[in-house]
Amino acid sequence: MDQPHGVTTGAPATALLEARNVSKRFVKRLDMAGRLAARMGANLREEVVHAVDGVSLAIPAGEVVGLVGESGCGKSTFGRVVAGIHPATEGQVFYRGQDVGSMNAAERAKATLAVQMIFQDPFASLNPRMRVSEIVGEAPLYHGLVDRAGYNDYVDDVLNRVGLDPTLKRRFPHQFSGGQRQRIGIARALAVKPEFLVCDEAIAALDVSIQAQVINLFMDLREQLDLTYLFISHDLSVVEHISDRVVIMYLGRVVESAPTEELFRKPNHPYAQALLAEVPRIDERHKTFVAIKGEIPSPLDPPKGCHFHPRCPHAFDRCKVERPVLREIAPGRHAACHLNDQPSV
Ligand SMILES: Nc1ncnc2c1ncn2[C@@H]1O[C@H](COP(=O)(O)OP(=O)(O)OP(=O)(O)O)[C@@H](O)[C@H]1O
Repeated sequence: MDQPHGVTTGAPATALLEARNVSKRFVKRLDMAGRLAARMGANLREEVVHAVDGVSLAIPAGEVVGLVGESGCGKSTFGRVVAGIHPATEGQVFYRGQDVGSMNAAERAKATLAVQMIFQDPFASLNPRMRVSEIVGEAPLYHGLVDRAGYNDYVDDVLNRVGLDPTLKRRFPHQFSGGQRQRIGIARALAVKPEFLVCDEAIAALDVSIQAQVINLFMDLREQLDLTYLFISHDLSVVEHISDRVVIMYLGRVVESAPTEELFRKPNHPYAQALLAEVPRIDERHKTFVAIKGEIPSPLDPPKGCHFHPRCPHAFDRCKVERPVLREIAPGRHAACHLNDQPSV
């Protein structure tokens, strides 16, 4: 396994969920025609996508961590690894201090239920042939959280909690609006009594007016059920509004992690500065990323040294060859930038 790429952001000792030096690579295998062509001498090889590269992050119970970065930087992949959907290629995920990889089957089943994921497109993630009552009640019934006798009341309770009328539970997903479908997705996740929700662009597909309602629902549920969140979003105003801490990723790596207020006031990493400085302030309701100079390099062949150096206005020789490790730059703040070692900074 690689050496850790800097300290863990957050407080591992009290973490509900901790990723330790997690990497995820996808191998793009050659199809039949590619394999044949390669055998006949064509210069074709399997390609490796470095989606997540040595991320360490500890999230204590009750915290809301916003995870941001441009498209393709590995946010969803990281979320899927911590939610147990993708296995990590390297590194470990700890749940309540226990390595999920070394848990026995019963412990792992418990940890898997405790960490649930909410997806961007509720329609795609809901089985169109199942009624809402089955979508919500199937998993708790299977896992013994409720018996047949209590099933109906259980489903009604969960639907009430997310603001859906239980009398509609015999309907199918297509009979609901987008916002209602996302509430069904949230109900399905809540039905197995999770402690941790990974929300992956969970409001991005909704109308702006509905987004506010769903964000309020997430925050109410946090209070009522003591939930902890990893909130992946492109929308910086939402992240600023709901997160206690923001983690910024660039090409598979964490470049900065800081309490929200401090980060938005004074971002440290040049990538964070570029991302936040150009946030349009006119429409405060909907800040989103604007293009940063230069192309995002390919995760198939990321640049050496600091991944951001080809786009960084401050890059110097060291940045081209040496990976900056993530280290504490102030209490509770971490950044991975060689500039922080320069005397002038
Ligand atoms: N199953 C997969 N197989 C191959 N490559 C993948 C797979 N899933 C993700 N990737 C690649 O991994 C990289 C990171 O993707 P990921 O979806 O995690 O990024 P993201 O930051 O969530 O982007 P977005 O905001 O667009 O969803 C991308 O280059 C993507 O193409």
